[in-house]
Amino acid sequence: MADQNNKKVVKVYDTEQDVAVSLAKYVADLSAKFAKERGSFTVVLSGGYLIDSIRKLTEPPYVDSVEWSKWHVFWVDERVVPRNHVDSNYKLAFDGFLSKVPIPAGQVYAINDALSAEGAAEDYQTVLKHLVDTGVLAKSSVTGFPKFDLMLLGMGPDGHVASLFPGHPLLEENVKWVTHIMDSPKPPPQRITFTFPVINSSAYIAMVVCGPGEVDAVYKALGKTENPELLPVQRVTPEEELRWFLDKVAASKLQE
Ligand SMILES: O=C1O[C@H](COP(=O)(O)O)[C@@H](O)[C@H](O)[C@H]1O
Repeated sequence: MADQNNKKVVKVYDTEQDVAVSLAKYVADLSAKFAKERGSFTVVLSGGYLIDSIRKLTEPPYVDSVEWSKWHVFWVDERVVPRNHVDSNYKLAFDGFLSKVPIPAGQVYAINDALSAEGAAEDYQTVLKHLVDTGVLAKSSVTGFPKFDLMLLGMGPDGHVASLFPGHPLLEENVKWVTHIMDSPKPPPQRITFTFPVINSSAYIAMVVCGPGEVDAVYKALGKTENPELLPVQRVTPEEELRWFLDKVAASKLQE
């Protein structure tokens, strides 16, 4: 399924393994494109099972062929916990991905875990502004917000993306690049998150959803239903392409 008007592509694969194979090729192709065009590739990671979904990048042929030295890695959201805490999105990414590929340590932009939620959000925004000023990170000519090359996002069963939850006032934040939340409905409660203007200024977004947990949310987001209120995931509209990677289980209600 492809929708040229809002640049949305929905791909449904037989198995989660097929999703992982296709996602690895998608990421590797974009890495090659941006490394050639811009000399760097800015990639934003999520928490959740997204990290497991990119496992094929840590295996041949990609582990040897991707230009890892061009990668600059960020997080769309982080929990306000120490980096070695079981709830840390950095730890999840380090254990499952970053420790297995040769990305230069100085190009991995973890959130400062010594600060309060508010301080960490401000600090991360300052880091991003510096990277825009130095040209590592592009700037959207449309919105003026930073333009990441690729965001790899997951979605929760309630349709949340990053730490932007249904009905929460942060959904309307349109000035800050990075903000904080003290009352996340999903624990832990204190987090920092990119705002929608930043998410939607990115060039490409891969939305990866597999398994039974999000069947209803996938149906609400992509099925022929009229929702009185948009799910957070339905507000995701990057500048070039939003590509959904679903397995048959996650897409099961769409195919009824
Ligand atoms: O809390 C979070 O949840 C979302 C979705 O997680 P998943 O386990 O359903 O994939 C995740 O994308 C986000 O980064 C994380 O902090």
